[in-house]
Amino acid sequence: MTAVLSAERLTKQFTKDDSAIVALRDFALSVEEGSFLTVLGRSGCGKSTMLNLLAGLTEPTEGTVSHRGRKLEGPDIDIGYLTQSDTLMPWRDVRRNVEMPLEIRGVKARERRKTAAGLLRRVGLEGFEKHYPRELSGGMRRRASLARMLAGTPRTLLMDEPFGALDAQLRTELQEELLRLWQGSGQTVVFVTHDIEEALLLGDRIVVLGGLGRIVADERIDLPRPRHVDALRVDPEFVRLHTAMAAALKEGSS
Ligand SMILES: Nc1ncnc2c1ncn2[C@@H]1O[C@H](COP(=O)(O)OP(=O)(O)OP(=O)(O)O)[C@@H](O)[C@H]1O
Repeated sequence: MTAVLSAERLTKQFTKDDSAIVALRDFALSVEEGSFLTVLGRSGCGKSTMLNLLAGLTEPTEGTVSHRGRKLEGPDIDIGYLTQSDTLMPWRDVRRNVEMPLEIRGVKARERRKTAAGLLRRVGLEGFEKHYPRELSGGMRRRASLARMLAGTPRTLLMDEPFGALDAQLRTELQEELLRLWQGSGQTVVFVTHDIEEALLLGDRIVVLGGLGRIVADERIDLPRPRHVDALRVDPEFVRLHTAMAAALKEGSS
């Protein structure tokens, strides 16, 4: 296995009103190149803290993160991060937000426009190119952020509950679109979710976090692709994994 992203002995401690809050303790993870890893965990177990560290956005109190064999010292253009909070630039319209990573890479205007138009179509935002973020719904802003992250074609994608706020139909469409874009791309994905079904539908490995980022389950998902929810729900392997992950989540929170 070639690990593209790895965390060793990661601890993150915050200080609030003179008291220490440990969000993650002695966390270790190794993510295989080209794989789709889903991370499941209850609210507050340290998932966003973990992603912030893997993205190089925050510094660990102890331990190291390595990306493509190099110690991560800060944000890296090869790591795309879709955070839970809205990071679209309010003064740029949707198209220019999506074009931003291409601008940073020095891509010519015509090429940028073409790539942005294609991605906006894929996330269902065709016709909204000239809208500003304040003129979009929360779900639309989420999709614009997704298109912007994909525009940069980062080799590693970190996603923090990207589809949580979307309606069920849109969620299914975007899950399928994400898989289409990922398959054959060679990109590595770390996808955080609360939803067991979503984790099993998307990933080829699932990790369940308990309190302080303790790994309580780590399993391969060997379900054939393409996966369809209706067929999966009656698949014995899916049912087994679903039951095991639900038990792991319960164990992790006790
Ligand atoms: N900047 C901060 N300062 C103080 N405490 C923090 C900070 N960021 C996170 N924490 C604490 O660390 C713990 C883990 O938070 P984190 O956001 O990583 O959880 P999470 O699993 O992503 O939760 P959710 O699923 O609700 O987003 C929580 O107890 C939280 O209060």
